[in-house]
Amino acid sequence: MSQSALRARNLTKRYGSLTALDDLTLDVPAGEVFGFLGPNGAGKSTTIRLLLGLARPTAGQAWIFDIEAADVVRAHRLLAYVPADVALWPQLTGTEILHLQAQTGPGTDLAYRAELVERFALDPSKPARTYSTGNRQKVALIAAFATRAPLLVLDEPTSGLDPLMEREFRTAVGQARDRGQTVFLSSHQLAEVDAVCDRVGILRTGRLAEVATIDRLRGLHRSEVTVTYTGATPRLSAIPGVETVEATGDGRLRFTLTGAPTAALQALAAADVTALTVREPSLEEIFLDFYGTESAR
Ligand SMILES: Nc1ncnc2c1ncn2[C@@H]1O[C@H](COP(=O)(O)OP(=O)(O)OP(=O)(O)O)[C@@H](O)[C@H]1O
Repeated sequence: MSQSALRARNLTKRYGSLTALDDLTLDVPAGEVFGFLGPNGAGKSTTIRLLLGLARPTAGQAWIFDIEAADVVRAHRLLAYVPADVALWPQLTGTEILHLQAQTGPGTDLAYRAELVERFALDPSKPARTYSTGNRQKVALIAAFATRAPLLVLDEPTSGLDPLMEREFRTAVGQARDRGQTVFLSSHQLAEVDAVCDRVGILRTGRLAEVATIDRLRGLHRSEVTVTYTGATPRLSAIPGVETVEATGDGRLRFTLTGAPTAALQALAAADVTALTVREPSLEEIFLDFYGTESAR
């Protein structure tokens, strides 16, 4: 069994009568890029603070590799963390901050860091007080990606980045994975999670609703199939996984399909099908399926 980079057992956090995180049990194996998805207020930042030992759980426990999260000094030698709201020393320049962070962190690849400064188009000569939200985020991300920490924990890492920089971010996550680093990132951006993660956990009002690979998540949900045919109408109503069959015009019908398509394909093979399209649900639609239209809290 592979080692867990992050482990939570029955992790719970209450603020008064509000349960911000409810009984989270989760394993993120070393080397995985894990996306932690949920709308505002779902409890993502709370979870990260507990995993990093920055807040005390009401119940349960967490580990970074084999070190208890509460043992902050030892656990933090194994990780680099980028918070959702990056605060920097205002008087120091980007270069000075990167230098400081490299000295306090678990070891930095200086050549790669210089490459990241170029790729993220950061001007490191300016004092941090002049940096926009996005530039502050870039400094923190460059510092994190350039470390050789085996675990990177990134809280809403691209919220301040423009699309070009998001692309660089995705490349950097891929390179971290290639080096064997584990990445745990929280997001409410579906496209980001879709593009970079191996697995995703969906958090809803403090509870883990689902953990799955991106492919499985799509597989759990309905595809929309449109069929064009000549001759007799394909008989689909009793086929497992087929729902809401509707005729959409002369010789055309549409239905939704859940699970394996074998039975539906066999039924269609018996008809004279001239065209077939299958539309997979977007991650957005899958997400909405989980949350419905109600707000997070
Ligand atoms: N220190 C605190 N005291 C009281 N309530 C808190 C505290 N921190 C968080 N909460 C509450 O816990 C819930 C979860 O908040 P959290 O910040 O973890 O959500 P999130 O998923 O990270 O949201 P966002 O995407 O907006 O950052 C929210 O209802 C929030 O108001």
